Amino acid sequence: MDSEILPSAVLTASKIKSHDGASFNLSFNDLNYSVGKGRKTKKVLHKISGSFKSGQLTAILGPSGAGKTSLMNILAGLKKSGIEGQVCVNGAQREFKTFRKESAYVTQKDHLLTNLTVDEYFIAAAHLKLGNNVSNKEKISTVKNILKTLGLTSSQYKRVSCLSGGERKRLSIGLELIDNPSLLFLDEPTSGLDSSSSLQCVALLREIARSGRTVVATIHQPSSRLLSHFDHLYIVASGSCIYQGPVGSLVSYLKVMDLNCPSYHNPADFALDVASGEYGEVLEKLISGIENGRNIYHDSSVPTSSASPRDSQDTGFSDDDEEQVTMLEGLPKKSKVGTAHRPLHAAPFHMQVTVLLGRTWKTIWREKILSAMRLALHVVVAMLVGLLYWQIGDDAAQIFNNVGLVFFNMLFIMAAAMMPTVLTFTLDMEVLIREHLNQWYSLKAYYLAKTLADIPFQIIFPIVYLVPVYFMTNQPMSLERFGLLLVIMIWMSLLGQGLGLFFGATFDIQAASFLAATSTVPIFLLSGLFITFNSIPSPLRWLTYFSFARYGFEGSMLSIYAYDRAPLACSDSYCHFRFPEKFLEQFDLTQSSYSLSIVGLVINYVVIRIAGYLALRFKLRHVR
Ligand SMILES: Nc1ncnc2c1ncn2[C@@H]1O[C@H](COP(=O)(O)OP(=O)(O)OP(=O)(O)O)[C@@H](O)[C@H]1O
Repeated sequence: MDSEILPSAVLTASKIKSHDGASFNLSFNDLNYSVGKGRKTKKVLHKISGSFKSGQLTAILGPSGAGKTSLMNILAGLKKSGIEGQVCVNGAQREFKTFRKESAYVTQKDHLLTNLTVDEYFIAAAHLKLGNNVSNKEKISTVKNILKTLGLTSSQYKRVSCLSGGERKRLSIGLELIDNPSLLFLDEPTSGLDSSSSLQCVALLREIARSGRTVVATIHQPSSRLLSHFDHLYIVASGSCIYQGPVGSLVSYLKVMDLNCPSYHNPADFALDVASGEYGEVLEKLISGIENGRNIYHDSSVPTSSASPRDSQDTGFSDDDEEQVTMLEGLPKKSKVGTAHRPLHAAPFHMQVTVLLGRTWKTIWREKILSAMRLALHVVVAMLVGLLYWQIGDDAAQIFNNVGLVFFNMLFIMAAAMMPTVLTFTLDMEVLIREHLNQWYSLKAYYLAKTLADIPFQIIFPIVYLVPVYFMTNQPMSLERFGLLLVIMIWMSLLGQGLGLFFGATFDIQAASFLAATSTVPIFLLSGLFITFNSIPSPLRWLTYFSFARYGFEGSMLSIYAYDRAPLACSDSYCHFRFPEKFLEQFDLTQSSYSLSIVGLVINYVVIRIAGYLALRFKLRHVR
């Protein structure tokens, strides 16, 4: 048999066509990877080695749980702990920061903002990923080229929600091509796609590889036609490598190992069956045959598909694909500035915030149903409350009902701001993870943009609610008092949104909704309505300083009843609390100060915002 097993290093060092002079040949030696601690430690990868060349499309194949994703995440630099062994670029130890700047990761699920159009997405990504060093004209031309290359020109004005699965996948890939990464990692790029879209996607990846990039994808049960588009195949079984080499040499290698792939059988399926142990205890033999990835098998009687970047292997694709190849030349060129000296994020901080703010506003504006529902909710509840508490505000006989109203206002405004944020942030979180991992922007810029984008809504909704309620319930007709109460409502709304973001960032959607709804109840218990400050046992009084509801309640009560308000009318024969000052005494509020209430609310807001930021930072680190 005319075949040979080459040490990985030989091929790593071999001459390959570079893209803009910067090719990244990736190799890894004796990689061990363990998860868990102590007795629960599980070894996922066992001294595995391998070599992936630039200019080639590599498939990592293996049964479920074999360690494909773990291996790819380690190679992509997303996992850093529990790893032993070496990952090298062009034969030298990988320099982490440079590597991250040069690589892009396309996640399995296409988490995208569905309300943006394709071109809006690309333009925002171009601003974020190319920064100020590239002119707007160049950015537009880059985007046009990528759109054309990916066959998305006809869909450029479509919203992401209207794209097919294949188009979404191409969009996800295209967005990462904007800053011209040298390495592209894809987690199961064909999952969820039909066979034709899968073929198109893999053909595109191959052409991307041909333009001088290192492209590595994990793949699940590929058809033989799909597999033929890959140049290099790396098969993992139980955390070890059982085959590495050209796709076409797989059958020959298995034959050498006394495993005959039946005629007309998909070699990938056969290899997966072997890897799953369906052909007996052959894994040890296969692992040592390929030296756990140290070697690359090559049957020289089988032509390789990677001989030339333009080789015309029969891919079963139409002439359109040939055009794809040509258009790939239009992909952005590398910046003359060395990668090592480039900042992690191409765009300056203010530009990141501006672009993210614009993008967030667009998506909120287009969430017409959610925005309309939120508006309608405030109007409907305001009308209901106005009718229920009709004209009671100046009646001392109804004064306790009016306090109930003051309390309800706070509760409603806070919950109405919190719950939509809890629910919508789960999707936002996935988008954030994907984009942040690919260094589109810093977390600080994202968080600031997110905070700023919501502020108009946290002002408008309290106004929409409070104006009718205030007049219908006949609160004191003073613009000053109305203003003071409105400011408290706005702060409650901002706090609600901050809490929603904290819970959404920290927990999954079920836990976040449950905890958001229940954990705020004790905070309201300490508001001062259910138990006054002086009645709380002294060792527990400090708890009220952490209750923003206390500051909200105090501020609201002072807005309505303090500052020498005239005695109230009395619709009964006797009203005990005609004098507002006396009523404030009942709630231990005579010594309270409106300004201190605002300070308390602001401090709570800042603490919650910082907690939300830290929770997000922790989560992003945890994802890696
Ligand atoms: N963080 C973790 N904690 C516990 N176990 C883990 C962790 N990460 C990976 N594993 C385990 O390591 C093994 C390999 O996981 P990995 O996701 O890499 O497999 P895979 O080949 O990509 O599987 P699939 O094709 O099903 O996605 C699995 O048994 C998995 O349960």
